Amino acid sequence: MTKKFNDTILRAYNGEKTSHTPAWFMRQAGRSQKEYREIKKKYSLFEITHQPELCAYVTRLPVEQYGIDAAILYKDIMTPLPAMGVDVEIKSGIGPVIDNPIRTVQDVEALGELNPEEDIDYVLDTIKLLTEEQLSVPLIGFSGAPFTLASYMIEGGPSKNYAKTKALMYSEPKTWYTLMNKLAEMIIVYVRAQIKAGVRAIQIFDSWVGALNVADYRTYIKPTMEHIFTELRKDNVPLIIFGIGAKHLLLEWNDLPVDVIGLDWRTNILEAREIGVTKVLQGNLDPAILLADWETIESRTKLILDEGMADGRHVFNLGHGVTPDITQDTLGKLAHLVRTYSKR
Ligand SMILES: Cc1c2[nH]c(c1CCC(=O)O)Cc1[nH]c(c(CCC(=O)O)c1C)Cc1[nH]c(c(CCC(=O)O)c1C)Cc1[nH]c(c(C)c1CCC(=O)O)C2
Repeated sequence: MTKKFNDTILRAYNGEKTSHTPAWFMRQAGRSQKEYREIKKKYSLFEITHQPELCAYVTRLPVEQYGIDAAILYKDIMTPLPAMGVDVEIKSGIGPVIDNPIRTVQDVEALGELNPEEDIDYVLDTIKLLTEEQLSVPLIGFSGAPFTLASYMIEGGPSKNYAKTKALMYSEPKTWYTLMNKLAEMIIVYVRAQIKAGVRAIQIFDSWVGALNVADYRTYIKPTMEHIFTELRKDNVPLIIFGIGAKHLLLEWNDLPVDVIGLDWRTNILEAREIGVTKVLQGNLDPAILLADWETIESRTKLILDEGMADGRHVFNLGHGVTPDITQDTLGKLAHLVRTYSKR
């Protein structure tokens, strides 16, 4: 490694004071980058992730281009599912599509286990390449959470209302809990393997769990999340939870043994504090603002940084992923603004 290792984000995740507000952007590696679009002309997402050198390049690129404080491993929340027997394909502009969705208790029982060293050795090789040789910032690993993964596995693809998922949950609770437990065990093994290979923080994406009300979250989801995070806590890396439209669940998340809560753009930082959230916060510029004029981007970003600095425990991010129409120029300027404006 040539450059000095920048561990600012790890210190911020641990609640320590830092010399600037560290930043990364969800979906920073992807179609907003012209280099990535070129690679995508030849290879699918799964084909890229199966080639550690190429996958490491895609992961590294936004860090080098924008000067941000963390890399997030390029892969998808669907990556571990084929090993469990799920036939998943990622269709451009649609998202994950699954040919054999779960319909019955037998389908749940037939799900296999993940053996990381065999099934996703290419992911572990990419992590080692990045963390042992290439990166001078921490690499963030991740997994989808049980509800969000189950929603794809049951619906067979993206969904607006999660009707089939909820139907299974409400009408066949035993099957539901079997599915949650199987996914929880997979996630624990999967995340541990990523940590062992070298990632320094973990984000658990429960993107769609905001579709549940608080009572159902407590009944059908929270015990599984408690189990996952209690186990992962033993591995001593910062744990982040994130979801969309989940303001009503923030206090439930705050109860979990996590270090950081990721906010989408609907809830601002001081509001989250007023509700009673005590964890380090990550977020939360609406990615759509990055399509507006620079003055708007600048003023909205400063507002978020001011709130974060007033509170003291904040990592800058977007409120959801970078969309393909956001330019690399804008992301570079945003990273520079965050770093210079938050310098203390
Ligand atoms: C729900 C979810 C998925 N995947 C993910 C989530 C949770 C985060 C969220 O709420 O968005 C997580 C994810 N997916 C991807 C990453 C890589 C790391 C990063 O840069 O953030 C991460 C962290 C790569 C990807 N995953 C996907 C792409 C686009 C693939 C392409 O380039 O065509 C990337 C870069 C595909 C994907 N995969 C998924 C969707 C909804 C899509 C988008 C479909 C589309 O817009 O084409 C499922």
